[in-house]
Amino acid sequence: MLIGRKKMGTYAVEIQRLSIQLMGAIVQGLGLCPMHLQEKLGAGLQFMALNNYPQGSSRAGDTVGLAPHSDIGFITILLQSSPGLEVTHHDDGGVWTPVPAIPGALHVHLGDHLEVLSNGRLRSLLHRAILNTDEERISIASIHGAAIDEKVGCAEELVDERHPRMYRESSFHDFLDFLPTNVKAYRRFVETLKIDSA
Ligand SMILES: O=C(O)CCC(=O)C(=O)O
Ligand SMILES: [Fe+2]
Repeated sequence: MLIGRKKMGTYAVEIQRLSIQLMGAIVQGLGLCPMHLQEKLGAGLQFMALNNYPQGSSRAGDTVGLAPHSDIGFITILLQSSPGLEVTHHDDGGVWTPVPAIPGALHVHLGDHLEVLSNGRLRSLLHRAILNTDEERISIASIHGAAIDEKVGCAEELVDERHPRMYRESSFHDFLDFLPTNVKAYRRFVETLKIDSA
């Protein structure tokens, strides 16, 4: 499948617009002032991954195309050409749930920096991609976060005596520095930011 450069550009702009709307609603839902993210997201980073997976063999069972991980950033908006994306909840013992591929539907999940910003009220989502045994598969993941060197910490409004600060602040750059150290036993980046895990 060929995606024209112009179409991709339009898609990127529209998805960025959508991410700001969604983040506005999320920030409001957390009881934070909408201005809170205006500066962070307005001048923020949009990172797009265009993933192309080969067709999987039906004899091999579930072949992992992209290993389990959570995304950095606040939210990820993802479009998939066919089924393959799977998610797991933190407390269900590693059971993977497939995300249906509904034509034209966008899948949205939360990233590590939203978990930090919300001081743990929201959790980032562990997900992976399985090879589709019927066809080659394409997904476009658009990750929306703060600028590369901008430190993201817990929102002050969400820190009090009953809710002590749970995470150290970090930037996207810090995440990139962490990546090469996270090869053998995978940990969500956000786990390494927990103040009591230092
Ligand atoms: O291919 C998928 O469905 C997942 C892609 C993904 O998780 C990513 O690019 O971060
Ligand atoms: Fe991802």
